[in-house]
Amino acid sequence: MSTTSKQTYVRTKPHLNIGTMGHVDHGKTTLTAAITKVLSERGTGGAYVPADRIDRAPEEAARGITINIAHVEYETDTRHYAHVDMPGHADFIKNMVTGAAQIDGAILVVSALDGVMPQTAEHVLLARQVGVDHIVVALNKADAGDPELTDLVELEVRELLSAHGYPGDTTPVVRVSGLRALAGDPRWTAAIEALLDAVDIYVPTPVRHTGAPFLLPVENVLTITGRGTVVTGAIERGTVRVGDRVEVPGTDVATVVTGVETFGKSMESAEAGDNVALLLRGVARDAVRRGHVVAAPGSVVPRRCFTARVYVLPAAEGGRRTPVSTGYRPQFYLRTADVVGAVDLGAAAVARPGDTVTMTVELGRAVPLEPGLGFAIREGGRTVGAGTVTTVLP
Ligand SMILES: Nc1nc2c(ncn2[C@@H]2O[C@H](COP(=O)(O)OP(=O)(O)OP(=O)(O)O)[C@@H](O)[C@H]2O)c(=O)[nH]1
Ligand SMILES: [Mg+2]
Repeated sequence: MSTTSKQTYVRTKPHLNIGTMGHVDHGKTTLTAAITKVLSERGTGGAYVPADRIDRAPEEAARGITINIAHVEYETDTRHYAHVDMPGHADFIKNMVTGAAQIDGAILVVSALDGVMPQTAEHVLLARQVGVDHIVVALNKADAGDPELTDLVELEVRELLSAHGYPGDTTPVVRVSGLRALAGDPRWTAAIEALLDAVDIYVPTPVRHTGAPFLLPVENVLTITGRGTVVTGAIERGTVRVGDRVEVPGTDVATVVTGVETFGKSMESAEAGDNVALLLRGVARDAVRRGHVVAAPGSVVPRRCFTARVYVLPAAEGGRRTPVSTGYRPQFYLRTADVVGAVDLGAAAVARPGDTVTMTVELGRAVPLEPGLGFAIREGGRTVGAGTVTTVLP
C-alpha cells in the first residue's frame, strides 16, 4: 500500500493462485521472471519482474520485515494469476503446510540437467498432502540439456508424479529455458507461452466461496507510516469492501476496513481466492499477528479443543519411525497459525506410522476451528501427520 493515489484493479478474468516448486537452483525464480517478461511483452497484463526482485523485493529490505513469500502477478488471455515463488526450501514447507500459499495449481520446476532431486520429491509429496490437485511440469534448462537425457528426466518426473497419486502419464510436461527466454530468444519465449497455455488449460478454475462470511487468514502484518496497520493474505471465503466492519477473533480488535488492494492496485471489492492487503482503521501494529484471522463480525469463535481424523505419515513419506501415543505434543499448523497441541488417542492409546486414527487435540491457544478444516502436524522440522477437523469441542 503506498500513500499516493493509484490504479484500480478491474476484475475482467478469473483469478488463480499458482506457485513454483522444485529443488534448489533448478531455476524457479528465473522461470518466474521469464513468465512475467514474456507476458508483459505480449501485453495481456502484468509487469516484468526481474529475478532479483522476486527473490527479495526491495521494499521488504527497506522495511526490515520478513516476508518469506513473494508474489508476482500476470495475466494470460483468459486469466489473472498471482504467482508465488518461495525463496527457500524451509519457507516452501512452512507456507505450503500452513496453507498460506493457498495455491490452486503448481508449476513443478525440474532441471533437465539434474533430473529429480530430493526436494523435487519432497515438494510433490507435500503438494499431495495439502491438496494441490494440479501440477504442470517445466523441464527447465532445456537449452543446456542433451535431448535424450531430457527424455529420461521426463520419464523420471512422470513416474514420480504417478507414485504420489498424480496422473503422471497425462500431466503436461513442457521443456523450457527460463534463462534463454529472459534473453529474448524466440524459441524459448515460445516455450514459455506453451507452458502458460498448459497451465491455462490444465489447472481448472476453482470454485470460490464468495457467499460465505468473510475470512482472511493473516499471513503478514505491516505498518504504513501515516496510514496505519495493514494485514495481507489470501481470502479464504466471502468478500470484503472498503467500509466493511471486521474483527480479529480472540483479540479485542473490531474495526473497519479503510483500504483494499491487490498488487498495489486498489479494489472496490475483493473475494475468496484474491491475494490482498487490507488497511485496518486504528489498529496497533502488535494487536494482529500471523496466525490470526480477520473475519466478518460474529462469524468465527476461536476454540482450543477438537477431534480429528489424522493420517500418521510413514517413514517412507518423511514421517516418524516410531508410534505416537496419548500425551504427544507436536506443532499443529492450522491455516497460517502454528500452535502446540496435546494429543489424546482415547482407547487406542497409540498410533503407528501409516495409520489413520481419530484423536482429540487440545491446543495451547485458541484458534478459529471448524469441521472440515485441514491441518498438518509437524515435529522437529518435518511433517509427521495430516488431518482434518471432524468436531469442534466446547
Ligand atoms: N542454462 C540454464 N541455466 C538456468 C536456467 N534457469 C536458471 N538457470 C540458472 O540456474 C541457477 C539457479 O536459478 P534460480 O532461478 O535462482 O533457481 P531457483 O530454483 O529459484 O533457486 P532457489 O530459489 O535457490 O531454490 C542460476 O545460476 C540461473 O542462471 C535455464 O533455463 N538454463
Ligand atoms: Mg529462487
